[in-house]
Amino acid sequence: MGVDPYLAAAAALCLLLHLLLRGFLRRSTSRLPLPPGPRGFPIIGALPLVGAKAHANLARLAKRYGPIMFLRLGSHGCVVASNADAARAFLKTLDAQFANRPDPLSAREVTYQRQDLVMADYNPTWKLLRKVCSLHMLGGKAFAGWAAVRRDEFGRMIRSMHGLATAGEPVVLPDVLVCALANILGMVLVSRRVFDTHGEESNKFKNIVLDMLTGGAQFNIGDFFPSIAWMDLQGIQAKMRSVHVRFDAMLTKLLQEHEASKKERQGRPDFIDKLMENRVTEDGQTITDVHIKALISDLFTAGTDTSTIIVEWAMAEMLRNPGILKRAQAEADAVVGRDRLLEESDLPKLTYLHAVCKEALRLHPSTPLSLPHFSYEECEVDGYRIPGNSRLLVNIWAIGRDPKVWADPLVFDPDRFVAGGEGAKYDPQGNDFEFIPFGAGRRICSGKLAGMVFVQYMLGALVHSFNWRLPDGEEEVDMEEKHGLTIPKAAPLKVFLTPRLSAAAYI
Ligand code: HEM
Repeated sequence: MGVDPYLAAAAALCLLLHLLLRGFLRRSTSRLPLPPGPRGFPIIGALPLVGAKAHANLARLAKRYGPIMFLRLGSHGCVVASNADAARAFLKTLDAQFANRPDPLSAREVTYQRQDLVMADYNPTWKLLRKVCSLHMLGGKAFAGWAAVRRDEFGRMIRSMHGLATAGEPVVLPDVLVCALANILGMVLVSRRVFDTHGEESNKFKNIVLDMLTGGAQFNIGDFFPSIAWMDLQGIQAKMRSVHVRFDAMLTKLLQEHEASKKERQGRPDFIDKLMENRVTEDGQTITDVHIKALISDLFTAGTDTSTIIVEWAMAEMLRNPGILKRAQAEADAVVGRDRLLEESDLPKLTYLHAVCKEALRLHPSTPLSLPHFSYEECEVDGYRIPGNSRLLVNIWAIGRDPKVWADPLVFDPDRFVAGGEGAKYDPQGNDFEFIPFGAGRRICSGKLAGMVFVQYMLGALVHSFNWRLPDGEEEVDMEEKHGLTIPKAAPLKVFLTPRLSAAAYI
């Protein structure tokens, strides 16, 4: 059959127009200037200006160069958004274009060559994993299905803290929180409490997850200078490789045991059972063993540290401001009484607690620079040219401290989120760019619903169940941040507790 000459001519014309238009658009953006930013140094660029305290240093630079800044970090171009309008421009207007992630060498192995959800590019694998997570675990309906696991594990946490309180021993808050959260995730993912059963196996698991959390948060020179990455100057890549090998072996064993114990869970499938049963999706994609391992690894790392950090900071702030603690306790007493533990179903009535949690998310967001985004294509933002292959950092920390939005931004004041306060109209779910602790756009945190409930439930149960005091001799709470991808307190919060409920409530 011959080709219709008119059709061929029309197709050729379309192609020509397309090429001309593309060339024109490219030329028109290439004439635009780059956003302002520090020139930096030869080869290393602005890396020394950014340093370890990156969120704070970038916020300082933004005061000089503006809310959209461009920096060269080693051999990478990086654009930084530091206020609500800039965040909106990238995460709303150019959301799809910047929905990719960079490919840092140090993360390749632990993410199974980016076949995971957190570090995957915006591609069919990412869509698939995001969808199954929402359907079987993190979406509203699925999340409601594991309320009993949360109740059981947070109850255990309070009882174990009660044991320490009555023995007069201190509690290292982030340790107990991470344990409870990891066990909840273990139960939901593979029907196993993975952290504090004191067995050798559990300790191994705990150490590996903690190594992943600390290793993943480190600054790796090789990620900024791919040509010398092979030297692995700080040994971070080797460390992450070793963590990966240990974690992978453990996951392989965990999944084998999970398969062998399938019959015991009949009628009560966990997340992994559901993925195994639905490996081939409607559009013909397949969920592989590697996807499953990568997802488990993602969920343990993204789902434990983040909520823990918020609760730890909220508690630290309340120890400095006893009036806020007392008000949250009085609210909990009025709603719950003193004869039982606080439950998840109480949360909608605890409006002041909700305001305290939002204030902690504003002032101490767990991932101050969110996770890095990436665009392969060149584009235009606000009259500036953003070159192709640029990273995007959104300074959530600076946005939460913008004095144009927040009155006395450095003061911890939950009342700003109570009716009449300047924050009352802002919701953290990604629509209000003045307050985006979970990010925004297509890459917004998949666990934002879970994160919000974890934070409110843990903090509510803690303030309701105990009175809090610092160890003798410590007058002030140390508010120093530890720097990395996440910002926990530099000195983990260590406290002494006194029970405040009737004895029966702790049984
Ligand atoms: C208060 C707690 C939490 C905070 C503040 C938080 C914050 C964030 C932020 C800022 C991002 C990056 C968004 C972006 O790239 O623009 C993110 C991503 C993510 N978070 Fe969370 N998170 C929390 C809890 C959780 C929980 C409980 C889970 C799961 C159990 C979770 C799973 C994830 C995943 C899978 C991603 C990657 C999403 C993607 O790349 O598409 N997070 N989170």
